[in-house]
Amino acid sequence: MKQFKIDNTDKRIISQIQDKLNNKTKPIGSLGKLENIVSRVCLIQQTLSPELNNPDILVFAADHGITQENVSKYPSEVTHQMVLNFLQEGAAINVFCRQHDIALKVIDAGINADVYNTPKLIHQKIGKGTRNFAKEPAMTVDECNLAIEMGSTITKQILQKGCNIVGFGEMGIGNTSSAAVLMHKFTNLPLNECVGKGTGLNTEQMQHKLQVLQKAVNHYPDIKDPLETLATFGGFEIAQMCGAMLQAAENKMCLLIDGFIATAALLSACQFYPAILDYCLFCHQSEEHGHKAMLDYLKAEPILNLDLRLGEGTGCALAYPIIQSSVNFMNEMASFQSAGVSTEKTDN
Ligand SMILES: Cc1cc2ncn([C@H]3O[C@H](COP(=O)(O)O)[C@@H](O)[C@H]3O)c2cc1C
Ligand SMILES: O=C(O)c1cccnc1
Repeated sequence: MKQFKIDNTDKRIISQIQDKLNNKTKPIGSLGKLENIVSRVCLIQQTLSPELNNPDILVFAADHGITQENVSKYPSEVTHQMVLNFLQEGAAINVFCRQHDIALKVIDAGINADVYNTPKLIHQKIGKGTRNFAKEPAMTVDECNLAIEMGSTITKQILQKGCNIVGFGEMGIGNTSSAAVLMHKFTNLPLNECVGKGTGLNTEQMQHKLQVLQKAVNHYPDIKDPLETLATFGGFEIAQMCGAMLQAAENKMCLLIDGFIATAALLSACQFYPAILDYCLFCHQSEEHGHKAMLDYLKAEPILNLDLRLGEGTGCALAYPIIQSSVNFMNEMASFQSAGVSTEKTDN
C-alpha cells in the first residue's frame, strides 16, 4: 500500500491557544464547542491565527455489486443519474456549496456507465462497479491500492490550488452496505448495530439486508488484514476517499467528515494511520443507524445533529459556516486588554 507520513498534531501550543481563548471578551468557555473546533484547527495549522483557504468538497461516486442482492431501495442507475445532477448543479450538495462558497469536485471512482462529454467530471474510474461481495471480494487488493493512490492524487491537486480544508462526500447506491460491514469488521460491534435503512428500507427490507450482509461476512471467516478487509467489502469510492483523506492528513489540512459512509472510509484510514484523527472535524451525526456508535467508537463529537441521512458531503457543507465562525472569533474578537474590559471585581 502507498505509504503516508502522518504525525499526531504537536500539542505543545495548547496552553497558548487556551490563553488566547480565555482572554477574549466573554466569560471563560462561553463559546462552547466553537472553542473546541478552533482549538483543533489551531493545532492542525500550528498557529494561534488560523485561516480557512479555498474550501473544497470532493464527492467520490461508484457503483456496488452488492446491489444485486436487493439491499437498497433505489436502483444502481441512480448513481450515474445523480452524478449528472451534480454536474448540472441540481443536487443538495450543489445548493449548500453554492451558499457557502465551497468548491465542489465530482470524481468518477467507478460508476457502472460510460460517462463521456463531461469535462467537469474527474475521471478516475477503477472499474464499472465493484463485484458482489456476497459472492466474491468487491475489489482485488491491487484495485484497492490503486484506488487509495488515485484518491491521494486528487487531494494533491486541490492542495496545489491553495486549499487547506477539505470535505469528503460520496454517491454510490448500495454503499451503506459496504460501510456497515467495514464498521462491523473494524469496530467488532455486532453487525445488527452497524446495519441501517440507508435510502429508506422498511423493517422487513432491512432484515433482508442484515441477512445478506451476515451471510457475506460469514463467507470470509479468515479476513483480518485491514487492506484486505477494505478490498473485500469496500467500494471504489470508499477506497478513493480513504486515500484522499490520508493524503490530506499528511499535508496537515483540516478534514471535514460527513456521514455514515465517509466515516466508514475514515475508520478504514485509521486502521493504517490512527494519527489521522487529529486532523478531523466531525461535521454531523447521521440518522443512519450505526453512525452514532461509529462516532462514539472514534470518540468523535459531531458539530451538527440534524437527522440528515443523505451523504454527498452535505453535512460538511452545512457545518462549514460554523467552523468559519469559530476561526473568525479567534482572529477578530477583542481581548479583555485591547477592549479595556475588566476581568476582576473591584471592592467599593
Ligand atoms: C436520489 C438519491 C440521492 C442520493 N444522494 C446520496 N444518496 C445516498 O444514498 C446511497 C446509500 O444508500 P443505500 O445503501 O441504501 O443505497 C448513497 O448513494 C448515498 O450517497 C442518495 C440516494 C438517492 C436515492
Ligand atoms: O450518513 C450518510 O452518509 C448516509 C446515510 C444514508 C444514506 N446515504 C448516506
